[in-house]
Amino acid sequence: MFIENFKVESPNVRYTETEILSVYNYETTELVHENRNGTYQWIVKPKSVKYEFKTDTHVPKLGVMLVGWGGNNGSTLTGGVIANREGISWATKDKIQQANYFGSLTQASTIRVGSFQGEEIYAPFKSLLPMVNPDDIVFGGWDISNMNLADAMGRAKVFDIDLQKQLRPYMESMVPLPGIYDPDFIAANQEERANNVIKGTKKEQVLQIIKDIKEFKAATKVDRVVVLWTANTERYSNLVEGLNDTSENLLAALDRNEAEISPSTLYAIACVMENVPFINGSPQNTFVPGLIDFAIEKNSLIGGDDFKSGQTKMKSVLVDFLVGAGIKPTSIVSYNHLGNNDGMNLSAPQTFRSKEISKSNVVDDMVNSNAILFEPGEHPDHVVVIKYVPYVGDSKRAMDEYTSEIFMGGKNTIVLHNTCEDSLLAAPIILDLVLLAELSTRIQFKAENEGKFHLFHPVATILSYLTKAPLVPPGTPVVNALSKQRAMLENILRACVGLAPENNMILEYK
Ligand SMILES: NC(=O)c1ccc[n+]([C@@H]2O[C@H](COP(=O)([O-])OP(=O)(O)OC[C@H]3O[C@@H](n4cnc5c(N)ncnc54)[C@H](O)[C@@H]3O)[C@@H](O)[C@H]2O)c1
Ligand SMILES: O=P([O-])([O-])O[C@@H]1[C@@H](O)[C@H](O)[C@@H](O)[C@H](O)[C@@H]1O
Repeated sequence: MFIENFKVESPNVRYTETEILSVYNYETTELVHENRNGTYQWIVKPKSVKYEFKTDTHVPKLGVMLVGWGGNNGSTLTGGVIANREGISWATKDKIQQANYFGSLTQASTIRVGSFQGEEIYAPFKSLLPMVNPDDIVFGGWDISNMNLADAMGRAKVFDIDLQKQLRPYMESMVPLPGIYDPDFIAANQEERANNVIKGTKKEQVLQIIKDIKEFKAATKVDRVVVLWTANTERYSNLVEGLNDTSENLLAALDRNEAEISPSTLYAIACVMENVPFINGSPQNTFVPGLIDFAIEKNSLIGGDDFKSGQTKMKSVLVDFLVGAGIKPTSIVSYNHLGNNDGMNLSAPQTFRSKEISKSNVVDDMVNSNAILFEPGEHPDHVVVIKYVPYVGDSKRAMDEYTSEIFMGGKNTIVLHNTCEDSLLAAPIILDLVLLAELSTRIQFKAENEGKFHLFHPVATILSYLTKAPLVPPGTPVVNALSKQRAMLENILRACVGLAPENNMILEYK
């Protein structure tokens, strides 16, 4: 059964006019490796740590500034939100289609809240805590192409024509602000669209981005702004000691107009200076060590990298299933072709390399979790291929082959074919990223041994379900298994309203 919302009644939860306060016993373990009677033993000690959560329930008017606003993802998300807000429906060759937010975890998935009279009860994921209604988001942003959003939507060729016709009046007045363009970081084939760029030194470009954010906030009267990069994939920045290894060196390098500071890092510097959350939806290493250092110093949220939207999302499910079932993946070949501008930009070796890295590392945590299957350092063969085929446009065709070893030397080969409009997968992911990033800035918590409440660590691992290569604080484990990432996110939000983690035991019926 489905319920629209619920309220928790517990001695551990208090709702005030402005906050939800909860007390939560975090059940974890402590391990020791001790010499017991001459033999070293691993001892696992269950441990309970009392936490207190405090969530500000005032939902702000949210402004989202997209870097790459005029791209396929940016125009698709903007149009999709307008269509939902205005209740637009349109004719397709099959039926009259209603706008929806399918593919968004926060808007279209549910959580189990318990059983009632023998029936499982589910509620919307977004009913856990007060979140921004995506219909209310005010969009803005930058693009190195000056095309207005209505024409950009036409260029993207993602939406049905009847929908595009209805959206055009809302979008033709939306024109991206000039962006920071550096041809050294993206494919040369992008040059022809770069007619809307910020001139000047890198420092002057950063100051312009800061000015843009301030002016957007004043003009739209939003309470909060989140900036998200959905611009082209850049090549990796070289990590240079003395240039981008610390925040001090990075800012000094900025003053020196150092060439090796990428546009994405410049936008990120501007956001950290303004204490505006910055999320990287692409695979490049925007967050060089100096930028991470700077964000931590300023306690300014950064998150990424690379939306986990299709082929990789499937991989983080399938490999988790195989390894979790004691089956040994030995060869993973992921091929896809697509014909949108993203694909054209990725046809350059240096930008493809950024994507190859993020699409390849996604199995590491699962492989490393099972030493019964894998020897130390042993990994499946893993190949990623991306080809640019203009004719197919945004309709990415992904083909995967997974070969595994099974019982008694047997072999199993799974082949997948996945065709989808890449932007229709990515747009709801972008929505969840900005909604959850905003929500996370309204949550404070403290453990029993901490004196005062604090925010989450500025490196937002809470967003990892939505990214191929989750950015984590130094020394923190990277989790890619999709089920674990979703459970982590749901259970943290459940803790904020004093609900135990969903453990799926359903002992009542055992
Ligand atoms: N399923 C998906 O679509 C998906 C999944 C994961 C990651 N991504 C990443 O998202 C990004 C966007 O994908 P897309 O399909 O919208 O690509 P796109 O090429 O259609 O859009 C990118 C936009 O960014 C603009 N741009 C490039 N450099 C810029 C800069 N420095 N400043 C401002 N604007 C700039 C371009 O003009 C373009 O309009 C890509 O990096 C892609 O790899 C996409
Ligand atoms: O998210 P996913 O489907 O694994 O990966 C996708 C790639 O297959 C595609 O080639 C690329 O253009 C997209 O940006 C996205 O990264």
